[in-house]
Amino acid sequence: MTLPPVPGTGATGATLQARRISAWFGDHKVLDRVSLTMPAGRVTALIGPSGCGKSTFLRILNRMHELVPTASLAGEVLVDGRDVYAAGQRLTEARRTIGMVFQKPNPFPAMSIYDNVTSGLKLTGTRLNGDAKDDLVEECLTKAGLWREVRDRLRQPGGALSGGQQQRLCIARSLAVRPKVLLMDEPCSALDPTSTRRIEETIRELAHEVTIVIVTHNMQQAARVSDSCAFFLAEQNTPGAIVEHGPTPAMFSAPSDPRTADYVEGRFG
Ligand SMILES: Nc1ncnc2c1ncn2[C@@H]1O[C@H](COP(=O)(O)OP(=O)(O)OP(=O)(O)O)[C@@H](O)[C@H]1O
Repeated sequence: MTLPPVPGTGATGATLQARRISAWFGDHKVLDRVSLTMPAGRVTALIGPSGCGKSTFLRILNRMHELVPTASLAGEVLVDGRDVYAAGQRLTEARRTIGMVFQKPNPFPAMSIYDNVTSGLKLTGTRLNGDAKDDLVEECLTKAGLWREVRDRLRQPGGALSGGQQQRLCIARSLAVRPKVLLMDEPCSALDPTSTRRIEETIRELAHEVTIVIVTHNMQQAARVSDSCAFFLAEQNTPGAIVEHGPTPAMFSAPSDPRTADYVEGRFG
């Protein structure tokens, strides 16, 4: 499926392609030949019942799966055509290009808001002088929708913010290393409805410049924030696979597979 470019936005970000991804923990196969294209400058939602492999798939996209000692995988992940698992591709480069925001906000609690935002720069070997750093902090906090709330207390600890603010701080921290793709694993599940709305607005705003892939159990959220959806299912102890994917409105109003209809209408999962 090829979506047209987002009109008038100068959308950037990279196209992410997963090709025939299979995954195992030990000898337990949890994903079977999953292929999915996540178009540049768009939001793709991964939906499906618990345990069907959505988080595993997401973690494979930026090479976090390999952190689990028993984990293995097959297949390819291409960012604008380049395989992040190719020999010679550096792990740090994959993680810089493909950032991740987790379910539970995880800022460095004792570190200042300012230093939280710039904390990834060292890892990427980026050196900035004071003014450039200040500009970057303002830019990233603005994009994450947090600047106005924290501009007067940048030296206070990140841990002093509310949960929703901490999550937006984590988004700002991810943006500071200029990723092309941002992966989000249930980023609102620990947040109240107001903070959830705020993060959803941020996701829509960011989609103009980074490609976003979000795992969510909240069907209303998938409908609100995503351009396209992929429905994962692991039936009767078989590995997870994609049943159907396509533009979000069609997935919700006229899915082609009855299992998708049952899931999005809340009949199981
Ligand atoms: N670290 C691990 N070690 C062993 N098995 C794992 C590990 N992480 C996940 N699994 C297994 O892999 C399968 C897929 O899990 P995964 O977390 O990817 O599913 P999910 O769809 O994201 O679930 P949820 O929606 O509940 O987060 C499950 O059977 C799970 O038990």
